[in-house]
Amino acid sequence: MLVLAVQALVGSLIFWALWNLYKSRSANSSLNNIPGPPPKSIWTGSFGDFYNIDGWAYHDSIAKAYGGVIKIKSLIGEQHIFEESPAVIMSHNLIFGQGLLGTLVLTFYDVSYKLRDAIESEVKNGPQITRRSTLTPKQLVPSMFKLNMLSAYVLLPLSKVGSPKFRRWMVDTVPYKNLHAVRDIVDVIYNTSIEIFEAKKAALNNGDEALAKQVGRGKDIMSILMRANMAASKEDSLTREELLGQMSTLIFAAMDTTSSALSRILYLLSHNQVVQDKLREEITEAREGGGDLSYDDLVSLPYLDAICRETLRLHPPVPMVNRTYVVFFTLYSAGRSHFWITYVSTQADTVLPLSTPIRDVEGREIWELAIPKGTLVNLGIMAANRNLEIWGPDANEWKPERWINPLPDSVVTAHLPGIYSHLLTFLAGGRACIGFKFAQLEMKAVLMLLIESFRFHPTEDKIFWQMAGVTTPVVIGSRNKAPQLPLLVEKVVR
Ligand code: HEM
Repeated sequence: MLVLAVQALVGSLIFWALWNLYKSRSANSSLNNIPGPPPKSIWTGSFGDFYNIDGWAYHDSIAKAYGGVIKIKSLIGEQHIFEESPAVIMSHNLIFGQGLLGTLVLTFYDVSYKLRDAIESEVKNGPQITRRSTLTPKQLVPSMFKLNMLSAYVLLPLSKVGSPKFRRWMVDTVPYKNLHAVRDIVDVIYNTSIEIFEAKKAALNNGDEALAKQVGRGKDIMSILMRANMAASKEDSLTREELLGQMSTLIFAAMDTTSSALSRILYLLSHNQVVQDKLREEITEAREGGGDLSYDDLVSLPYLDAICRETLRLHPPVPMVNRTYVVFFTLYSAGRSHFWITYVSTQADTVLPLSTPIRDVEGREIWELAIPKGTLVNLGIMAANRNLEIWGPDANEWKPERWINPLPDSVVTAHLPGIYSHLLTFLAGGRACIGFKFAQLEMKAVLMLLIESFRFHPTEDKIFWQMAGVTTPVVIGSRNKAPQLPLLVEKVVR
């Protein structure tokens, strides 16, 4: 009897606390007047639809129905803002300048030749289906995406508990598959960073000749960073752990994103043989004289460029991001601090100017959006890239040709603040992607060699693209749930 009474009391207290949280989140907010889809549930709002690996149609429908700024009801009455027309423009410095890229292209060729030769040996006796994991995104971002809710509501407070060793023990002990998947991938990234770091350090200590034999020939970003670090004064230099942190960040930011973009391009080319032929023709003609194309010649192949731009427009590998204020916290340490999770919300009441006015639920025009402290702001990269008013009625179609012809005035005058091609694919502002030139060059070098040598066809597998932080392909109905993109590869005979 007593047990029942205690259970009833605890249950009522929890309900009361949640109800009060719900009421405080819903009451008197400047966001109440912002239009948005009706929540499916009082407790979970539209969370399940919004953060869904199959959220494509939902995102498309809310963008069509509510336009540029949308209020999303989330967990326990929480209100998010989903923006597809960011208004803030900030300065941005590129770290991968033209000079460095000119040298990096040689590294990309080295690696692309290895990939080409490996595929060539697989298809020398006839067409073969390839499922190379080198081209398909890895699992880190999809696994982290599945942790999103847990990270914000449960892991955040736990991250402050005990020593790093204790937290690692906790992560190992909790019987949660997705958490372990993230742990394992982070371990791989961290261990890879150590391997690269030690190899570079040894080469730097052994002089130029040893360095020249390394991947990147001593001109890669890590060698440059480490050399600058050795020359810096003690107080300005980074510690070993900080350098390893930089490496892990670069591997994390560069890997899934670029392979997602490359996978998507190969997928689209396999379904569009006419486009694939035209691209092959352009590449073959450019390579007629033999030898590798210089950086300048490679980046100015117009059709290759148009295909990359159009794919990055219509299918940005990162379809949306959370912005404004980020709290980083360490969940556990492999070494020191290499597994962080971000929780994002506005730090103070903010007024956001809008590039295009919206109408509130009463039909009044709004030019400025008052966002209360603590609001989670999602930026709809894909929705902005597909805006019908900017890109025209065919905005949702894949048309590389649109980049060959002059862009319409509506694109140029939209003044979207993106750092790349009037698009938000690599975001805008001070925290935009630092590797966007690097990514494009890598994609172009790989595509040039692969399309020149092979013809890609779709297989009978049905591909589903997961909307998971970074978009990843999986095979519908396959027992293998890992990202994969099977393609039928045939050697091009000249
Ligand atoms: C097609 C490939 C890529 C896409 C679509 C992409 C997209 C993005 C986006 C949307 C962000 C902003 C994320 C956020 O703030 O939440 C970002 C940040 C970043 N990206 Fe990329 N990225 C790509 C490739 C790369 C590559 C190749 C590198 C490194 C070589 C890189 C390094 C970074 C870094 C370091 C940041 C964090 C910048 C900061 O917060 O200051 N990215 N990227």
